Amino acid sequence: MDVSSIQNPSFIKDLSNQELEELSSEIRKFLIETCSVTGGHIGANLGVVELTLSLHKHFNSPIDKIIWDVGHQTYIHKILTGRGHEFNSLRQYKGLCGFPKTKESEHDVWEAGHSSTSLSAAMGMAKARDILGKTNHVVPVIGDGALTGGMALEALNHIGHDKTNLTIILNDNEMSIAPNVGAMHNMFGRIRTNQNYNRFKFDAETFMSRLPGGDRLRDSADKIKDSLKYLVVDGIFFEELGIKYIGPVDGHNFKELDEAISASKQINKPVLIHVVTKKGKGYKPAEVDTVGTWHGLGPYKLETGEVIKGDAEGPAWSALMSDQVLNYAKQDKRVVAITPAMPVGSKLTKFQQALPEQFFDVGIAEQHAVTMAAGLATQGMKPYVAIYSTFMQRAYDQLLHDVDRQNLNVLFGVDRAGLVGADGETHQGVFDVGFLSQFPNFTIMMPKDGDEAIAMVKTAFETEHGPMAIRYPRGNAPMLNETKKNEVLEIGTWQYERMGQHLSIISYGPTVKIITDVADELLKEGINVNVINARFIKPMDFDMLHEIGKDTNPIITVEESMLTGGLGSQIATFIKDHDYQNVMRRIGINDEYIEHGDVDLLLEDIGISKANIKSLVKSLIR
Ligand SMILES: Cc1ncc(C[n+]2csc(CCOP(=O)(O)OP(=O)(O)O)c2C)c(N)n1
Ligand SMILES: CC(=O)[C@@H](O)[C@H](O)COP(=O)(O)O
Ligand SMILES: [Mg+2]
Repeated sequence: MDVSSIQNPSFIKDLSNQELEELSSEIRKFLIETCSVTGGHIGANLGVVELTLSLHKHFNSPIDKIIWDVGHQTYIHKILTGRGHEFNSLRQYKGLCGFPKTKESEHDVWEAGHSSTSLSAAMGMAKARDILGKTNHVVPVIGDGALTGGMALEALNHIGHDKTNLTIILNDNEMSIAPNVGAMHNMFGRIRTNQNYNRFKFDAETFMSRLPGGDRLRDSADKIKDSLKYLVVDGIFFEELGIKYIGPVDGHNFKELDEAISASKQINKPVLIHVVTKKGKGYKPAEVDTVGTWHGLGPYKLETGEVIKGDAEGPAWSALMSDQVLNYAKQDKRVVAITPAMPVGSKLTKFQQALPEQFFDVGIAEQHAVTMAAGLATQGMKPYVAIYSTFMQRAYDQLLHDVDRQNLNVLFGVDRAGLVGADGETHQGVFDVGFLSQFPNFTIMMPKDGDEAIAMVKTAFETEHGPMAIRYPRGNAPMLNETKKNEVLEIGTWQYERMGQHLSIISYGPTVKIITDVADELLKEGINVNVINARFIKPMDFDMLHEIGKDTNPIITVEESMLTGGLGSQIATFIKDHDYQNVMRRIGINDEYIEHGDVDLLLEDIGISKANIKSLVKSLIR
């Protein structure tokens, strides 16, 4: 079967389990091939082929609502709902999104990208169903990693109490991106190894549910089951919360999935089906990955699974930052590193191995990570929280209420700052400048290159300056050798990269290099501009701002961030507040979300291109 020609999932309902197995193989082959060219979250998808087919067999999407947590594992769902023919554009500019998108299909009933939202969304949809007198099923599919997120636990607490009819699918592959962590993860391990008890429990429930007038028998079975669970397993969390537990079920076995889903449909209460799957199933390099490389990656060689490396020079920004912090941690045990489930992306595995006592992977728990860091700081520790800009959004109040308000010495490595590319809208790191700038005590920096990043880490560890954020982008750090790595930077000072007299262009981070290139090209045409590296986004360099305010020449600001609340807006406010007369133009992201695609193309769309900046300069000085 040509899986890219599938129009909708209705045909699955008539397939035998053997036919479903054949279809699974074809889908896997298709995914492994297409993702070898486009890249993507291949590991997670290979693990849910049978599960996705079973869900579409037993439920009537989109009337029944299948809600995918995170949404990175929806490739099979996309194929079954008529999008297979678009897979060569997966995660590319103007192509198919790597996450659910309501505008792509009516079957994508919930958009995500950030984790642990599915249960709350499901509760909302189920309540709407009940209030409106509808009868559809609501089926959130949540991974064992996503279940470590606070939101998911808040929702479970509500669902169990409210007894709302939901079919929760727990996809337990023992992996978050890296191996999963936490006490719940350990509990699932115990449940998995107590297969006999669970098999008995599942069979008994299915059996009882099929008996006519079996209420009394069911009650007795519940009692036997309840006493057994304390004998065999040390407490079944979900049942105690009021959520019926079915499992564990082999998530690659259609018969077991059939039985479990059918049984769940007999129960008019919240049910959780614990499905055990293998991440990367069916592709050897992904199956044997114990690190998390195959969770999501770029193109790879199909035959060997060898990852195709880009031609970028310099160390990965994340590695450069984590290694610097590790150097300090080796000399000072007060330096500790915290990651909310991103040791792989934030390149902290070296730190984890070198100093396990000073390293904390707290699971997908950004709020906890930030407040835990605040707690550490109150005791004189020097916590470093490596956190993606986009996921930092989850911890807005903790940053404000716990860290900033108490002016605590916590260093944040704000990873993936700026546009991230293929992950798109849900993951662009473009809001942190706006919200962190509002916090009175925060210092926000962004290095233009790797050397400046090293000096910034030094500045953070060698000054006691309250909360600090060093932003750095996805990708590799150029080492321009223009900053002394041993320098402690003076807080709130900017630097002239080029001196001119016609106009000032102010930027921060690697965008500074684009501006200096523009300035060099303009110089050949006799146009002489200031280029200012605003390496401290906050506090700004007020002396320099007065200088350029007084010279009255036009000012252009360029930033890979939202314009609202961005540096440009703050400079404009400063100029206005001081009655300076400079004409100002701001380049950055207007009031919109930026979709997925190649970063250079996206930058061009928002006006961060040499050509656009050059023509703006010319239009302002002529
Ligand atoms: C709030 C938030 N923090 C971190 C992430 C990054 N992230 C994406 S998928 C993932 C692991 C999810 O594990 P799990 O739910 O078990 O899904 P699996 O990939 O194992 O199928 C993480 C940490 C995220 N998407 N959202
Ligand atoms: C789905 C998700 O949130 C992560 O898997 C994310 O895609 C990781 O991004 P990086 O590839 O930038 O680490
Ligand atoms: Mg998982």
